[in-house]
Amino acid sequence: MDIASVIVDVPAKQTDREFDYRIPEKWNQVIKPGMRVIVPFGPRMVQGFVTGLKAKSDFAKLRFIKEPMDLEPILNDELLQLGDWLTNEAMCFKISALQAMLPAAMKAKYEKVIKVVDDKKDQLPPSIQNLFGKNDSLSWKDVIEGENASLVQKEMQNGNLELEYNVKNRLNKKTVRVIKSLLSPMELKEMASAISSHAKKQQELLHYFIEHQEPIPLKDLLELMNTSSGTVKSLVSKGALAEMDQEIYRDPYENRVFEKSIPFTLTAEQTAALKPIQEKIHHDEHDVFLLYGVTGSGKTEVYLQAIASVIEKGKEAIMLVPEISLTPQTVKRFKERFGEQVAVMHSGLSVGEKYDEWRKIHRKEVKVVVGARSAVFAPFENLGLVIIDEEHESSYKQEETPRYHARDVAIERAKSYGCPVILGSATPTLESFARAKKNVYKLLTLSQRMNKNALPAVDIVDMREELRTGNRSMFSELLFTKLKDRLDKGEQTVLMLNKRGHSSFVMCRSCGLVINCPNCDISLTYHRFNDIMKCHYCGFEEGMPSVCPECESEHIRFFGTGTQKVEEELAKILPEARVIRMDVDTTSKKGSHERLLNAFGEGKADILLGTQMIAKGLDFPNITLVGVLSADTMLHLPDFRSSEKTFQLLTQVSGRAGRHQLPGEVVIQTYTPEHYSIELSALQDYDAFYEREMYLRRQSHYPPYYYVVLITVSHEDLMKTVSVTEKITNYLGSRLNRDSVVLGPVASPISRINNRYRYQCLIKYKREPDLNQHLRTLLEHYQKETAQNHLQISIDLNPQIMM
Ligand SMILES: Nc1ncnc2c1ncn2[C@@H]1O[C@H](COP(=O)(O)OP(=O)(O)OP(=O)(O)O)[C@@H](O)[C@H]1O
Ligand SMILES: [Zn+2]
Ligand SMILES: [Zn+2]
Repeated sequence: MDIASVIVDVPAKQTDREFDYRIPEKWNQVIKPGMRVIVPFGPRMVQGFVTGLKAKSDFAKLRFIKEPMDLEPILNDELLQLGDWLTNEAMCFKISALQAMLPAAMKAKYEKVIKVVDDKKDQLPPSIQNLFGKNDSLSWKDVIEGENASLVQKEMQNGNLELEYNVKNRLNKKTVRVIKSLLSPMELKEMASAISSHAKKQQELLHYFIEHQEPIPLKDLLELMNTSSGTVKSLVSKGALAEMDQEIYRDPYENRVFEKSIPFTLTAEQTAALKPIQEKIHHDEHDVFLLYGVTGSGKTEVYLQAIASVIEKGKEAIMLVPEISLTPQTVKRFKERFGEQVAVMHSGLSVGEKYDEWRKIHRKEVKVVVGARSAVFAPFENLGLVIIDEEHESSYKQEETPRYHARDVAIERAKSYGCPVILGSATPTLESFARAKKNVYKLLTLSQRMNKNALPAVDIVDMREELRTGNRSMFSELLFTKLKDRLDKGEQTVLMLNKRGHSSFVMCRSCGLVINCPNCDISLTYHRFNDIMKCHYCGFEEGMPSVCPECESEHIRFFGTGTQKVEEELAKILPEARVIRMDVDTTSKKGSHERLLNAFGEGKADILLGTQMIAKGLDFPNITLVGVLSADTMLHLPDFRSSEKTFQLLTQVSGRAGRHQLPGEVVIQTYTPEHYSIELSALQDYDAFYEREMYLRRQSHYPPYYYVVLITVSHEDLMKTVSVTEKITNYLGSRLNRDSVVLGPVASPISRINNRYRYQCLIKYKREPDLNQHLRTLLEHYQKETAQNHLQISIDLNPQIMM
């Protein structure tokens, strides 16, 4: 078995298969499937994943693996198989699927270097020889930026120098210098009596190690013994002690003490929900549960106790939480229950911290991982449960290659381990709820809030009416009165500004011009903080103009209600209120999210003002009022899920009020109070919403009745974009079933990004067993053009975002 099948890190059609390499003898016993290796590929060195070993190859001449990058497999057999499944499911290259399962720190970095061709050194001009000095390679970057670039180039043409690619392992394990004793206490004693009693410090050190056998960080030792490194060195040279580097973890929660929490006695509803889950855990059986529980009904406690059963069985659990509700408060609840057994993975961690958390899982030092989407790939080998909280969140779908949905990955993994999956939500997706109704998923219901209080009372305010009665402020009379009332009572308010869909744009009041990005068909967003306008799609930015570029009028301003603007207005109408603002601007610094929430939790502010990020997971007893400033901004997005998303968001944010003793109230301001998603969210009537929305979906052939695929074509040339999209539409139209729908070509909702035009084709179908094959054929057909990046074709199976 000295031949390895390797998937190389070259994401392209031609290389999307296994290549055979010979294993050098010295690594014959070392290299195993699931390890990364460095292999020669064409003229360069690339990273690859060993997927299997074999004794024979169909190819006569094989190249050798250069070296292993790992000493033990980083992907277990199950994950390797999952890679095959993912490749197919997300229609991506195998290498992209494998890499998606690993933390960013493990992605290879390639470095171009220049080397002297064997024994050609003498042929090089002296200036170049000097450049090399004692090194046998030069960094390509240094050379092309230096003065000798053309000289080097000439020698490359002469065949005296060559270009090579090195794979750099980016892993930076953090280490600390430690001192340990090499001798037994007996031997140390002997040595102590042998050395001069005048060497007092050395004596003390020896005595320390007679008492303590475990290694101690050098720094701590010097401090403790009040001695110098010289003393330590002399004992090292005598062979009594050794210096070494010990690996340590960067622990983002290192300075935090978590008080142990004990499980609550469950309510009858909670017990009834937990029981069938525990049965599956107990019998090692796969099943999918939909835990449908209103906000504040104690879903998290059910998760915690299910996880406890899994740990008791000696198995492991994955707990997925959407990125924006992966708040310190959430993490705390798991750390308090399971302490050191919990690893946490979310985007707020540095690359190094994420890698360290990943290693804790890989080395089986933890039993539970709490994390955002990618934690579904946690390298556990004895998985006993996967939980997806807020299963309706669209962030569970990755919007770049590989375009996977964490729910599908979770179910796939759970099947191979024979363990249950819990999907939890107060507002499940229509897809999941429909499956639960058909008993594909087992429905578990928590219908009551923990405090037995009614859900908060909701008032809908028609903002058109407000305008008619002369109120031009962004706060309705009702919301203002209630805000003032809470302020007087010393209770807290959450104010949400639903920003998705529109933001502050710059418009000329004289001619109506809206300033757009020069590269994209989308308006620039005004950032008051540094007085600039920014494009959120391509990053373009420019200063705010003082006159209109079109008509030179001075009446050019920004419009829309950004959180900053709301904050200013609050300061005017309620100057005594203390406000904490949470949005991308105030939370971009590491740890700021947590600091703001803590401050609010400690009562340091009366109002928490923010975007979507405050809608979820908050559980503070003193919040008795929730205000939604603009409920409908999402309703008008060109997306068949816009009603569903509006309903979910309004229900979630309303659920923040009155979760403990004090009753809660909600005020929703809207320009379309008659829309069913707003009316029904005010009544907190998920079932009615479900019926209504299902009816519409059936009418318009959308999920869950039909599956949807979105193909987006982009190119710098408009005609080309349209014609390719048209060909694709025709091709599929002629091959798919008659009851499938192929729509297109139409311009994408954002019809140009970064100077590339965008057109789309939408497929709706019920059953198309050969669809993936047709799509692959299409991609192959355009493969030459897409490889050069002139043409981009993205295929999104079950898209969550229709832009
Ligand atoms: N069995 C129980 N006995 C007493 N208190 C409980 C029990 N279960 C949960 N709680 C408490 O009730 C509150 C609400 O529970 P929890 O946060 O788990 O609800 P949830 O359904 O996960 O909420 P949401 O989805 O709205 O975030 C919490 O403060 C929790 O500590
Ligand atoms: Zn103008
Ligand atoms: Zn742009």
